[in-house]
Amino acid sequence: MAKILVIDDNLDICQLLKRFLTKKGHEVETTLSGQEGLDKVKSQAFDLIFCDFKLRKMEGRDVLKQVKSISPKTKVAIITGYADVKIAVEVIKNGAFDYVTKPLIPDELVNLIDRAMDENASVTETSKNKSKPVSKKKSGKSNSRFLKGKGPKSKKLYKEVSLVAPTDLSVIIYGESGAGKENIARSIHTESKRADQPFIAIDCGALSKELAGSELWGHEKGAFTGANAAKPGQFELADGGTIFLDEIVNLPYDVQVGLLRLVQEKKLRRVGGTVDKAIDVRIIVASNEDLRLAVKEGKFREDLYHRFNEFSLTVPALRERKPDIEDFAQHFLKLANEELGKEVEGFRDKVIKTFLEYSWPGNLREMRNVIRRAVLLAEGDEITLSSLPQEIVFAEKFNFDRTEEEKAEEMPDDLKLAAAEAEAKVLRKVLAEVKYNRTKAAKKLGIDRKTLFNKMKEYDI
Ligand SMILES: Nc1ncnc2c1ncn2[C@@H]1O[C@H](COP(=O)(O)OP(=O)(O)OP(=O)(O)O)[C@@H](O)[C@H]1O
Repeated sequence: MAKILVIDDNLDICQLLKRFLTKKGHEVETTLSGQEGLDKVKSQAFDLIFCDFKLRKMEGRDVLKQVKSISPKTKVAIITGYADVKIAVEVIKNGAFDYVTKPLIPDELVNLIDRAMDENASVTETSKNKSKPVSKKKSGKSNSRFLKGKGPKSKKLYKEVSLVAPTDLSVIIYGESGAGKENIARSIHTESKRADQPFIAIDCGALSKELAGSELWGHEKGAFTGANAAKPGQFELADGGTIFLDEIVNLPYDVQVGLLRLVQEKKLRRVGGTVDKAIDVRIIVASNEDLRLAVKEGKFREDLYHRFNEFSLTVPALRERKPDIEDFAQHFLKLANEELGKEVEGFRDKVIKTFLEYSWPGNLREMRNVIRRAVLLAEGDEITLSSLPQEIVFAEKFNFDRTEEEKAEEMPDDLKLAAAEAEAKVLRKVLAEVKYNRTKAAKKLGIDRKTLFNKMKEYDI
């Protein structure tokens, strides 16, 4: 059972979620306002918060930020509209556990809660098992959830991983949000001689300035108000193993000073402590911006940058791994079938073509979510374009990066083909506007339902 808070200024959504989640055995509180939600987080411990991105007085991104500083362990899932994928990517970068798109799908919510609770349990497990080696079997199983890819960029990436893994070098992993940086850090750990020791991942964006020191170095009893007992920090828990610091640029500047000391002297002192403790931890950091620029802009310490920059690698964006896109899609389809107990067999050709053309700003995470959702919505054996989000199907409309010349180059020379593409585009647009209600779409398009049906079949919509 999870303790869940729903923050949404739409009373219907609050009531609906409360009824549904309570029936599923969870303890649920709801509130219409971001501020009231934050007050609740200060007084109660929630496992998970569902928060609408577009609240009237306070945006979901601000609620997220504050929740992360009040209660870093509470997971936040942002509720967005379909076209808000860029926002979804941004909130994930800022520490959201995941996002769900409207209209909300019950199975998707249940699945998200299960994943959040699993993750909470496994974090506690990793910390608790500090003295016990992480079982090899466990690493093997989790690896089957990951695919390496066969394309040249993927091969280069894994070659770099196997080169650096056996060494004790610090590594900077660059890459866009959701590209798989944490997974690469884990691979480096599992291929290293530290594989039997803990791997601890920390999202630096989720650490508040006040709590970061105690979270990382631990504290002694009475170190500050509320420190009722001594507590080891994440570095102590990772002793002998690897620590992964995600979004390192977000680490508060004064915590960077403590980190430099730890890296130089291999010692740490708990907050409020009087003795130093020797620590042996390999550090892997990740960033989706160039750390040299962050140094120039004064956001990141230069000495720390040089310490970490013993080796760096870049996880390519999904759009740069075109030869692997179909394999990743099949892989996520298999995982989604397993998770949701479905038996969707494959994708219509046009779906793969659309995947190849789409820019995937949220990378592998976005693809995993898109396919999970499509599997949930699929009525037949195959995933069709109609179960994909609009921003993917209408990639062109949502693609603000391509120039007019680039778009013109892709225009067909054949007149019939051009007319067909234009027709398909209008059909998709109108269908999306009426949420795929065929009667309404036919009326809007000025054709009868049968013609619409035939055209949808013709264009694989
Ligand atoms: N090699 C892979 N094979 C299959 N799925 C993957 C792989 N790498 C990552 N994923 C999926 O993509 C999701 C995001 O991966 P990960 O957390 O490693 O990305 P990230 O770059 O660290 O993200 P962020 O920038 O948000 O921290 C994972 O939850 C996982 O489901």
